[in-house]
Amino acid sequence: MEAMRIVHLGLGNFFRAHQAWYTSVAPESRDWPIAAFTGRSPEAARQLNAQNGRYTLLVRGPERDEAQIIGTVDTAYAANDHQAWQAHLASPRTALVTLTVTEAAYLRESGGGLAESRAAADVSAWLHGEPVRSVPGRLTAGLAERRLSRGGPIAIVPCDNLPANGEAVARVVLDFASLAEPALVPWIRDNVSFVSTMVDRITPRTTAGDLEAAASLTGFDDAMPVVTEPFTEWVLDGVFPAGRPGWEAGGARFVSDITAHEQRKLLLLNGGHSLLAYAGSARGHQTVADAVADPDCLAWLTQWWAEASRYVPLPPDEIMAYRQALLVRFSNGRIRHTLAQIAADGSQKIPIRVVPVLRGEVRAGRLPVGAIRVLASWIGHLRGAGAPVDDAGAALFVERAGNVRDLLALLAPDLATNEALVAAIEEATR
Ligand SMILES: NC(=O)c1ccc[n+]([C@@H]2O[C@H](COP(=O)([O-])OP(=O)(O)OC[C@H]3O[C@@H](n4cnc5c(N)ncnc54)[C@H](O)[C@@H]3O)[C@@H](O)[C@H]2O)c1
Ligand SMILES: O=P(O)(O)OC[C@@H](O)[C@@H](O)[C@H](O)[C@H](O)CO
Repeated sequence: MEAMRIVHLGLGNFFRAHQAWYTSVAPESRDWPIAAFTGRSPEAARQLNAQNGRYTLLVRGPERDEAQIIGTVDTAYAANDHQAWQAHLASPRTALVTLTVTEAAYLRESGGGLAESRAAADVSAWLHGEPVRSVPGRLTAGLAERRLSRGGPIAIVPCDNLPANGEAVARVVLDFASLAEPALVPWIRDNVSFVSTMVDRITPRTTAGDLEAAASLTGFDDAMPVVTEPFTEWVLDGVFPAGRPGWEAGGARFVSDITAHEQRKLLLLNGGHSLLAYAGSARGHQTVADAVADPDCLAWLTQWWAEASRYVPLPPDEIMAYRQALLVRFSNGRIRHTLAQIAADGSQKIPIRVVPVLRGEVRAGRLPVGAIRVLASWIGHLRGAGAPVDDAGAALFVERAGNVRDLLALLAPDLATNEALVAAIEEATR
């Protein structure tokens, strides 16, 4: 097995449009081959290896597509290739691990403790000498192997839409290790750098039409092209003890405080997306571009942005410029970003995209109409309106969706006793 410099977990579209692209434009990118593991199904690994790791990135502007062939993934592996995972994590050549495994893979309290119960089952698998499957379990197993082989320090770089995602992954890995192999904990503390990142590049699912568009531009009959928007952003906070590619060449920024970047993106972009996913799909819209073309949805988005902007610690003119640019990105009708895709896993997204604004406003003595509408639209979705519920962590929320107070007691117990808020959300669900 050839040595790699980067290991990725979660071989999906976003990784291929974002981290793999940044690596492809870095100087000496050939020195940074990637071993990419799927999160679950082996299919993406099989398809990508059949193309020697090469795939088409279709950068879709409002008027035309530009095709780039990306070749930074050296080898792809199926999720259950535990042996390859362990070998790559142990190798001293491996300098960093990137992750795109969805929000659900990190959160410990996920409306019923989904991630937590998965990790608990995994601790038991570990103690019985069986292969682990959860993200914390796989990372811990790889790090244990690295310690044994004296592979040296390493960076873990989560690229999912969570605030302080470096801290989130550190927490779940250290929790897992403290139950499965306590002797590993001090080694992790001394040798693993958990980098926090803000990632941004709207990357929808690929359609059959995209396959044709890619082939007609390149002549390469690609079974798995990725479509993405021209805009891209990556902000990172943390150290890379074993080095990293020069991602700055693609515009990545390295900062010492990521909070403002995260809040700007999570509340304005992702929070705006969630509003459109629930409120827009309930009005019969299919995509983000369709929803923002609806004057009512646009007015709701503007209202949400006005409230959410209070929690973005940046100068007002910068926030306004970001909002205007977002509207242009959302209106790109050639990107078919479906509301159903964004609506998925709301139980993991609403607590980080919407609840902080709701809570801040209520504490300031206000009843925020925009944030209330996002929450009410999600409740409507749980009751059956718009996009279907696709959320493994939502069972308890669906059960309680008929009663706003009960649902709030699960989502944000501190807010459930606020009579005026409960009444306003109830009213907004009608
Ligand atoms: N698509 C975007 O526009 C975008 C932009 C910014 C960030 N992201 C982040 O990237 C994530 C993936 O998005 P995508 O568009 O690549 O989706 P995708 O469906 O193409 O890929 C998702 C990947 O995550 C893996 N995965 C899912 N749940 C997992 C779990 N519990 N454990 C391990 N692996 C798991 C899947 O197997 C797959 O490899 C998002 O959830 C989000 O956090 C996406
Ligand atoms: O990818 P998710 O599931 O976390 O959320 C859906 C969208 O809000 C998200 O993918 C955005 O498109 C993305 O964060 C843009 O950078």
